[in-house]
Amino acid sequence: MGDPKPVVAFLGPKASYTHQATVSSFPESKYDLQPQSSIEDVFAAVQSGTAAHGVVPFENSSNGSVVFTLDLFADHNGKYPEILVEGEIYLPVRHCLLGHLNTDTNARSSSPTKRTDLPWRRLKENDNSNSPNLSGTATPTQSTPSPSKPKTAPDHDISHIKKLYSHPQAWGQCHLFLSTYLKSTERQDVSSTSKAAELVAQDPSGTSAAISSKIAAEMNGLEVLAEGIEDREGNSTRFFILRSAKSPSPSLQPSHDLHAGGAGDDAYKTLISFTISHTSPGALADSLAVFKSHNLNLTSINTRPNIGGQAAWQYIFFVEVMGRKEEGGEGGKVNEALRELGGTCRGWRWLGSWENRLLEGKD
Ligand SMILES: O=C(O)C(=O)C[C@]1(C(=O)O)C=C[C@@H](O)C=C1
Repeated sequence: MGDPKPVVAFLGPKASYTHQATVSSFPESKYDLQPQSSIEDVFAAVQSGTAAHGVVPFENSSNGSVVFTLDLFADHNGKYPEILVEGEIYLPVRHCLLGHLNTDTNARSSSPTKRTDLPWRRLKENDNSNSPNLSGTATPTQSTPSPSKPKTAPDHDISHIKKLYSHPQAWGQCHLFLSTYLKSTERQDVSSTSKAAELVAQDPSGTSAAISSKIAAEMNGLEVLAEGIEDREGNSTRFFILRSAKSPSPSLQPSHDLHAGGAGDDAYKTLISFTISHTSPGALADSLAVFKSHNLNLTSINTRPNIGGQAAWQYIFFVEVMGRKEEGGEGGKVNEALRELGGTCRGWRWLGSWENRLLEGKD
């Protein structure tokens, strides 16, 4: 018998988008993929060493940061001191409305309801402006005279849907569809989109629906009531691969030819968190200026309430810069910037350096 496969913890259950991202980087032939019930459980598994790697969602192209993940990186209670980012995965996210077909004989003409039988489909197909002309359609108001339209309509009757389940990130990605077709329907947050599909599959009333993936529909025996319900084409989510600081660091050799002339500063990314004195004018500007003075390209900044701090209304800042911290602490622009940051901020933490996956395919 060979060595046991390294464990990879991910936000489950199976068929979550995090699972799909995990499979794309950790083939099941080589890794033992273990679903967790929350993002925090993934952090805990990597911190305790029960998993060699963890995969968590970090941000979505249209709906922004996953605040649960940022709060765990903020580590307010000092539970995850060893967690580092060792990689990133970009995954296209195409949401579906999953549920059961409407079995109410008064509400449908034949079983299953055909796409062309639906009144809003007929309207949509005859209407060159692609405008769903239903009550509940994103209604013009004084502040929003031209509300945008969803890019798709339901493929089946959904008048029986009384309750929706999904991960909080998904609501914001499907705002136009939901405000048009399911405007007043009750919503319940759950830990992942695949959990939502599981709950809908178990609902004997048949009147609930989940925003989840097509794979989750197949896995849970659900009907795809509408497909591609995200607001924007190209909707995608970035996931982080986690490791423990106690585990050997990856070689950080680019796995693909990043540049014809060798790897430049944009070949790697680094995540850093820091806190500042909220009473010193310029403390934040001075901290950010450190990156500029070392010619480091700062690509994103996030803040979360510093609930572990001394007072309310104080923040922890997260920045991403292009470049990597060199092992051993000496040399390198990121190492120098971190040393200098110590003089402008209250405290900082290096949260990892990894290969920039956005460059793939741009060689
Ligand atoms: O719920 C899932 O399936 C997840 O993997 C989580 C998550 C997220 O938190 O962003 C991942 C991708 C989508 O953006 C929606 C939800």
